[in-house]
Amino acid sequence: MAEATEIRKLVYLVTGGCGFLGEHVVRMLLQREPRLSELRVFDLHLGPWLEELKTGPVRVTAIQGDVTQAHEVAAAVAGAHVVIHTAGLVDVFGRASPETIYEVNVQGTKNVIEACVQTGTRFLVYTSSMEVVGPNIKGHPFYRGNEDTPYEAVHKHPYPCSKAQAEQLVLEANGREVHGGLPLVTCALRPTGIYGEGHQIMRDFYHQGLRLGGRLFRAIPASVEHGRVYVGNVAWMHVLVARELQRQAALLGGQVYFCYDESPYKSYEDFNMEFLGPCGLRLVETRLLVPYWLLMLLAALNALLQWLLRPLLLYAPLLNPYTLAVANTTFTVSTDKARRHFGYEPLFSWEDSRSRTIRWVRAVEGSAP
Ligand SMILES: NC(=O)c1ccc[n+]([C@@H]2O[C@H](COP(=O)([O-])OP(=O)(O)OC[C@H]3O[C@@H](n4cnc5c(N)ncnc54)[C@H](O)[C@@H]3O)[C@@H](O)[C@H]2O)c1
Ligand SMILES: CC(C)CCC[C@@H](C)[C@H]1CC[C@H]2[C@@H]3[C@H](O)C=C4C[C@@H](O)CC[C@]4(C)[C@H]3CC[C@]12C
Repeated sequence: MAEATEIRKLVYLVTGGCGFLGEHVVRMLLQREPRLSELRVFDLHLGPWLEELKTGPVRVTAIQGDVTQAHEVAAAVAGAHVVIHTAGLVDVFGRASPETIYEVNVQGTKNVIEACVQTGTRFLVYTSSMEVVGPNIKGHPFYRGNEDTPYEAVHKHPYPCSKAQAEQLVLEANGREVHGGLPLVTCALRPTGIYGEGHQIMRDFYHQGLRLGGRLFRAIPASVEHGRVYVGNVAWMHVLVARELQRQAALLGGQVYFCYDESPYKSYEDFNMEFLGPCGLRLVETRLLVPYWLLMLLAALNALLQWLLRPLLLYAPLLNPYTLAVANTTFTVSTDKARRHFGYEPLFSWEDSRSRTIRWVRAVEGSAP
């Protein structure tokens, strides 16, 4: 017992800790970080599930707050040893304005960095995204690329632009002197498309399939490959890199790492069918019926409708020119940098990730869309 209290001395803060990824990071920290004494969960919207975590040996502190408010962030960061900054506005559908996306993703990240500097917090892990690299607006494929693969990263959409700016801020902050005189140590993780329990877009596709009588219609050629990664492995990589950042600051500080695991490379739709298929949906081949030019036209029409209707209502369908371009561009990652630098191995095999996700989709069945 005395040993346990001696070991438990670290305070972690997870921003966005009630989001899809954030919840998995929070739960993973509680399971796999034995040195944790307090876990602060900071989010705009707190989940009721946090209550059940408050009975364990780690003090779980729920903080309702906004990353765009510097004083709220500073108050939450003060006294934390490590910050895992996953909070972000993930919007490629035009639900939020570009200004709001920048405010949350860029200004929010600036606030987190400044809070670390002011309060003396030394270790910062940032959840970036593959989108800081690509796919670019030219639709160039990124095939089995790694962190050093040259790629023309040209963005126009506010989400990837904001993630790229925020990532750069985090990496540039590495080495800055924090309150107390020691250097800040930062790194960024770049997940590809995350899937698993709690994945809203998977839930949307599932309900859409149910509404269409158990069918989904193929829109993208099966030859376009996407890299996807299981949320449990992304969470595990955050826990591990946060730990190793403290042990190997010189090696990990200022570095970026793609998040990867053993999930197979497949088209976005074929990959989703790995879970939706066993839940009773089937993918109907419609390539001859829906040619790509027609999809582009529909996507452009959706964008026009979104703009026209904006004063009256929010029209934000899944299909728009940006999501079509991303869905239609091969982007796959093949790297071992995280393994070499901090001994990362996926915690969940593909079979395990798949069956956990299927179990979750089955539980979603019947729940309201
Ligand atoms: N989902 C993916 O496929 C994916 C892939 C790569 C990277 N990412 C990154 O991972 C992170 C988490 O994404 P997610 O998919 O879990 O999204 P999510 O929307 O489920 O979670 C984001 C969380 O941040 C919180 N948040 C938003 N604005 C906030 C604010 N102003 N102040 C405080 N909290 C705020 C939200 O309430 C939410 O709980 C994001 O930074 C995202 O860019 C996600
Ligand atoms: C043509 C349409 C019918 C299909 C639409 C699918 C589309 C909504 C999907 C395809 C690819 C998805 C993105 C990809 O998995 C990676 C990321 C990175 C992450 O940081 C945020 C989410 C995002 C952009 C996914 C969003 C949904 C996309 C575009």
